[in-house]
Amino acid sequence: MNTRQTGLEVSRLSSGYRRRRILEDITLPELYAGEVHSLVGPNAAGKSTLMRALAGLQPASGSIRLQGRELMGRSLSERTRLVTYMPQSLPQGVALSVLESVVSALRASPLHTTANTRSTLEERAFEVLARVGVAELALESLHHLSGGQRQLVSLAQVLAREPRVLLLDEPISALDLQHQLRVMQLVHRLARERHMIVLMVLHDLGVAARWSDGIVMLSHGRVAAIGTPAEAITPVTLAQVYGVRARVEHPPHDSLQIRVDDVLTPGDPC
Ligand SMILES: Nc1ncnc2c1ncn2[C@@H]1O[C@H](COP(=O)(O)OP(=O)(O)OP(=O)(O)O)[C@@H](O)[C@H]1O
Repeated sequence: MNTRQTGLEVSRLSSGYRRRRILEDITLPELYAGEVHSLVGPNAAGKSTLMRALAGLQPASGSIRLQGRELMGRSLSERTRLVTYMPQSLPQGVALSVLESVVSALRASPLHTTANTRSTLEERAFEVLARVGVAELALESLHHLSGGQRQLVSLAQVLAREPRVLLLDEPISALDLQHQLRVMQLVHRLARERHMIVLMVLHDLGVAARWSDGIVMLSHGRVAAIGTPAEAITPVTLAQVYGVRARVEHPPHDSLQIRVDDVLTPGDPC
C-alpha cells in the first residue's frame, strides 16, 4: 500500500468562537496513514479547537483534504464516518451499558452493514473492549465508571468506528501508568496495522516524543514548531512557547529526555 497517497492535508485553517478568532491560518505538512502525530502546546493554545475543526464540529475556513478529497462543505455525518474525534471527556447522562455504547459506535462505522446481526456486533464490541483492556466492564452502566474507565471506554467507542482519521484529545489524562502505556502501544499498533492517521493532544512532552512520528506545537492559535520530536521539542521552543528553561537530551536508542529546570521570567534569555 502506498501510504504516501493516503494523507490528511490541512491548509490555511482558521476557526474560532463567535467573533473571537482562535486558530490563525494553520497549515500542516501532510499527515500520512500509519503515522501518529501529537498536538502539543500550552493551555488555551487552541488544540481542542483544532481537533474539533478537523472533525467538522466547529465552524472553520480553509482546506482539509483526505486522500486528495476536500472535506470542507461535506455533511457532518459524512465527515464523522471518516474522521472520529474522542473529546477530553465523555458526555454525561448517557444511560447505556458499556457494551451497548460500543455496539452503537460499531453501527456508525463505515464498515457496518445491515447484514451484521446483534450477536455479531456484540462479539465485535467485546473484542474492541478486550483490546483496550476493559472487557470486564461490558455490562456496567456508563454512569458507574471511574474517570479512567470512562476514558478507556471512550477510546473503545472511537476505535470501534474504524475511522481513517483518529483524533484523540488527551486520551491518557485520567489513566494510571500501566494503562497509559497500554493505550499508547495500542494506538501506535493500530495506526500501523490499519493505516490510520492519528493525531492526539498530549500535555506530557516525554510521552509525545516517545510515541509520535511527528509533533505539531501550537501557541496562541498558530503553529510554533513542527517536525520530528527532536526537531520540534528543543530548549528554544520550550522557552518560547512554554516559558520554561529546559534541557533536551537525545540518548542513543531512546526517545528524547526532557528536563524542565525553571520557569522563565520576562527578560530571561531563552
Ligand atoms: N466554546 C467556547 N466558546 C468560546 N471560547 C472558547 C470555547 N472553547 C474554547 N474557547 C477558547 O478558545 C481558546 C482555545 O481553547 P482550546 O480548548 O482549544 O485550548 P487547548 O489548547 O485545547 O487548551 P487546554 O490544553 O487547556 O485543554 C481558549 O482561549 C478558550 O477560552
